[in-house]
Amino acid sequence: MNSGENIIEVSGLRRRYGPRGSGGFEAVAGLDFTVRRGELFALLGTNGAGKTSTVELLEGLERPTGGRVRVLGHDPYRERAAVRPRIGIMLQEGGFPSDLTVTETARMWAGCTTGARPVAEALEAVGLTGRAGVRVGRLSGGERRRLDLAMALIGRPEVLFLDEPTTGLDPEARQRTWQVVRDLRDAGTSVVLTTHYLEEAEALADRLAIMAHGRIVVSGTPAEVTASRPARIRFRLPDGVTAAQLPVLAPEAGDDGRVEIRTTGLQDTLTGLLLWARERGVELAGLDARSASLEEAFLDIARDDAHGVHPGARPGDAPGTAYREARPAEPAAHPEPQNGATVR
Ligand SMILES: Nc1ncnc2c1ncn2[C@@H]1O[C@H](COP(=O)(O)OP(=O)(O)OP(=O)(O)O)[C@@H](O)[C@H]1O
Repeated sequence: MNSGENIIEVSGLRRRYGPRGSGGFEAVAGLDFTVRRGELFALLGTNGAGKTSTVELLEGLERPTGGRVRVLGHDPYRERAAVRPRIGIMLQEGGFPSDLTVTETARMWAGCTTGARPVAEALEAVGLTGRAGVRVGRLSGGERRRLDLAMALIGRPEVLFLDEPTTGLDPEARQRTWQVVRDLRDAGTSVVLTTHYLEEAEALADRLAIMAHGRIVVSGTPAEVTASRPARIRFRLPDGVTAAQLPVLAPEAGDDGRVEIRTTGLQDTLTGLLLWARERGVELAGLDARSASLEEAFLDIARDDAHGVHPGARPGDAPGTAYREARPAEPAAHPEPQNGATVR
């Protein structure tokens, strides 16, 4: 369910640690995004990109040093009393007392919450019914994560913040958590998720943003974000053909004769190659063509970031440009996306 109503609005958001001026450090350096009702928005980025700092601003735990954030129409820092009862927060470490049982913890938490779900329902949702009488200190790491989630959703939040919710979970528990999150989203809860698991973002996110150095580098639906990155075509050069003779820009073949072409116009580049091969009567052995995965898009951005390259568009790049795989000292080649993704 996604009603189109903006539940979170962020513009020019900044968070600086330390003193103003050159001595401080700007962890959030001017963000703009919105999250709609019933939408799951994932914030991705390498360690230190600024995800947690951003989420803390949305949760009202910190005051922005610049820009504006509204959650459910309120300033979450100044109007915390209005916002807090309507949001659920799952931090990286829940920190519940270890000597209380799961049920006691849930009862205590429900007692501080207006309109709380029944404790049994919250525990059932995360698969902890069978562990209800166990002390928190005796839970496994994954079970504690599930308790954290149960406590975040017990107040029937309109907005749920999930900070790496499936870290330490086994595959079955992860799938269960994903289903809980999907069900909440489908019932109209807006979810802001930070995760290092790209398959998690791909499986859950309606829209996502990849951050680097406090800025959003690319945002859009998972499909838009992956389509904003070059696709790859791989094959072995036919005997007697050099890479320079191909109808598209291609790097030198490796020792095994394999070439890899990167292109933002997969269909056109592939069509050109196939027509060329047919006209010449040669086979492109081992031909494999695929769009970038979210992981490749992420790694591409992280690589550019590590080399200090601004990952935005390079003026003059045309759609369909085929890129060489190795791009040593040269600035990164990312053309304007031909889809809804926003690349900055
Ligand atoms: N209280 C603080 N004082 C000074 N610097 C801080 C503080 N909190 C965070 N930082 C710095 O701000 C940057 C962003 O940190 P943040 O925790 O927001 O990143 P993140 O994307 O959530 O990283 P991770 O994926 O590792 O959790 C980091 O360089 C971090 O060292």
